[in-house]
Amino acid sequence: MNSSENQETVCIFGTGDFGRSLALKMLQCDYSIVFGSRNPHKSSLLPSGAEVFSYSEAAQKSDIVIIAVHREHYDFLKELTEVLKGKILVDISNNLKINQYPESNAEYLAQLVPGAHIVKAFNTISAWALQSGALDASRQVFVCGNDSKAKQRVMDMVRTLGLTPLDQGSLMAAKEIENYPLHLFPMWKFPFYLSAILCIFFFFYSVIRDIIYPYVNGKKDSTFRLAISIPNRIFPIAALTLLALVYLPGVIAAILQLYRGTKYRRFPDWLDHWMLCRKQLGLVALGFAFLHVLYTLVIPIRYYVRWTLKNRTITQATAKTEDPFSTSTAWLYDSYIALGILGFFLFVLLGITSLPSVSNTVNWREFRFVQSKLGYMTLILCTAHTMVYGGKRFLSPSSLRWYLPSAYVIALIIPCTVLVIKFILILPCIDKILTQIRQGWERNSKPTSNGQYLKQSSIHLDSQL
Ligand SMILES: Cc1cc2nc3c(=O)[nH]c(=O)nc-3n(C[C@H](O)[C@H](O)[C@H](O)COP(=O)(O)OP(=O)(O)OC[C@H]3O[C@@H](n4cnc5c(N)ncnc54)[C@H](O)[C@@H]3O)c2cc1C
Ligand SMILES: NC(=O)C1=CN([C@@H]2O[C@H](COP(=O)(O)OP(=O)(O)OC[C@H]3O[C@@H](n4cnc5c(N)ncnc54)[C@H](OP(=O)(O)O)[C@@H]3O)[C@@H](O)[C@H]2O)C=CC1
Ligand code: HEM
Ligand SMILES: [Fe+3]
Repeated sequence: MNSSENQETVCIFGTGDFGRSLALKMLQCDYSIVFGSRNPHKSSLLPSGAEVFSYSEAAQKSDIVIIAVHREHYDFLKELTEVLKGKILVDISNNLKINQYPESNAEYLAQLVPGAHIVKAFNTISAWALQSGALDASRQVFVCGNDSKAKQRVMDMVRTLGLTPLDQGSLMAAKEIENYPLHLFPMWKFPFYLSAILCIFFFFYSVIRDIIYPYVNGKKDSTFRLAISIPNRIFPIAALTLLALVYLPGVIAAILQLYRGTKYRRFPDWLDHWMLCRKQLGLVALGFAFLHVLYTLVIPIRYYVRWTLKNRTITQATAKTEDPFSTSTAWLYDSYIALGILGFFLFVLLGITSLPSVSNTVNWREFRFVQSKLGYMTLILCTAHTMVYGGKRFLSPSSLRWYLPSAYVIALIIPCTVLVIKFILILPCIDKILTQIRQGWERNSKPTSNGQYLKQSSIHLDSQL
C-alpha cells in the first residue's frame, strides 16, 4: 500500500489489444493504470489492478494519456479538449498503408487537441511482443514531439518498461516513424519475387534437361533427381545469380555517373530501389548458398551415388581393367571444391558483418571494405568455383541436350558480366574520372580562376547578367 503512493498513474484510452497489453506491461513495472473507455462497465479481459472509467473521468486522473485507439476514431477527442489541456498525449497509432493520410496521425491529433503536448511513441512495438515478453524482436521505440519536457517523460517511461527510446526530434518526424514499421517488408519483396522467378525457371530448365530428356531418349526414369540433384542445381545457381545481382546495380550506377558526367542527378527509381535492397538480396543469396552446402555434404551417403560407385568397381573388376589416376582431374575437382569452400567462408563473413551487433562495432570504412571488397572477392570465388566445376566440358557440344546448355553455363552469364564491367571500371584511366565525379567534379563545368569548378549553366547566367 505504501508503494502505491509513489506510483505514477498513467491513463490509457481504449481497452483494445494494444491498450490492454501496454497496461499489463506497465502494471508489472509498478505503474498504476486507469483506462478510459466508451463502455466502462462492459470492458472485459482487463489486466487486474487497472481501473476503468469513462474517457473524461479517466483523463482527469493522470497527466499522461496514451491514446490506444485507431486514428479513424479520434473524433471523440475533440469533445475532451478542455480536460486534456496541458496534458501529455502519447500517440501510438499505426496506419495500414504508407502515406495513407496527408498528415501524420500524431500531427492530426495535435490539430484535434490543440492545448495538449503530443508525443509519438510505441508504434513499432507490437501488442503481442509486449504481452509475451518476447522483446528480442524490436526493443527500439522511436519517440518524437515538440515539447522536450513531455518527450523526456515519455522516454523515461519507455526506459522503465525495459525498452530503448530513440529520440527522433520534433513532431515533424512522426510521419517517418509511422511509415517505418510499414517500410520494413517492401525491401524483402523484390528479393523474394526475384528468387521465386529464378527457382521456377531453373526448376523447369533442369527438369527438361535431367528428367524429360533421359526419359525421351532412353526411357530412363530419373524422377528421383527431384529430391536432391535438382534442388542442388537450383539453389547454388540462385545463390550465384542473386550474389551477382547485389553487385550489378553498383556497376550500373557507375556507368550512369560516367555517362552523365555528374553525380548530382538522381538515379532512376528502379535503380534506387534495387540499391536499397542489396542487403536483403545478399542475405537471400546466403540462404541459398547454405542450402547448396548442406545438399552437397550428403552426396556421399546417397544411394544413387554409392550404387554407381559400387557398380563401376564391379564392372572394372570383372573386366580386369583399371581407371588410371588422372592428376589433372584430381586438380580440377580439388580446385573447384576449394574455391567453393573459400567463397562460402567469405559469404558467411559478409552475412555476419550485416548483423547490427557486428556492424555497430566497425566504422563505415571497415564496413565498406568488407561489403564491397570482400563482396567482390566472394563473387569472384563463387564464379570461379562454378567455372572450374564446368571444367573441360564447359562449352563442349556433348553437354548440350536439345540444344540446351548446362544450367550453370546460363547461371554464369550475369556474374561474368558484372565482373568484366567492374574490371573495366577499375582500370586506372576510368577509375580516375569516376573518383573525380564522386568527389563532386562535373564534366560540363569549367574551372574558374581560383581552381574551383563552376557549372556551365551558372556561367551562362553570368554572361546574360
Ligand atoms: C551476405 C550479404 C550481406 C549483406 N549485408 C549488407 C548490409 O548489411 N548492408 C548493406 O548496405 N549491404 C549489404 N550487402 C550488400 C552489398 O554487400 C553492399 O551493398 C556493398 O556495399 C555493395 O558494394 P558495391 O561496391 O557494389 O557498391 P557501393 O560501394 O555502394 O557503390 C556502388 C555505386 O553506387 C554509387 N553510389 C553509392 N553511394 C552513392 C552516393 N551517396 N552518391 C552517389 N553515388 C553513390 C557509386 O557510384 C558506386 O559505383 C550484403 C550482401 C551480402 C551478399
Ligand atoms: N495491436 C498492435 O499490435 C499495435 C497497435 N498499435 C496501434 O494501437 C491502436 C489501437 O490498436 P488495437 O488495440 O490493436 O485496436 P483495437 O481495435 O483492439 O482497440 C481499439 C480500441 O479503441 C477504442 N475505441 C474508441 N473509439 C472507438 C470507435 N469509435 N470504434 C472502435 N473502437 C473505438 C475501443 O476501446 P473501448 O471499447 O474501451 O472504447 C477499442 O477497444 C491503433 O492505433 C494501432 O495502430 C500500435 C502498435 C501495435
Ligand atoms: C562449402 C562450400 C561449397 C562446396 C563444398 C561446394 C561444392 C559443390 C559441388 C560438389 C558441386 C557439384 C554438384 C553436383 O555435382 O551436382 C557444386 C556445384 C555448384 N556450386 Fe558449389 N560448393 C560450395 C559453395 C558454393 C557457393 C558459395 C556457391 C555460389 C554462390 C556455389 C555455386 C555452385 C554452382 C552454381 C554449382 C553448379 C550447379 C549445377 O549446375 O549443378 N557453390 N558445388
Ligand atoms: Fe490493431
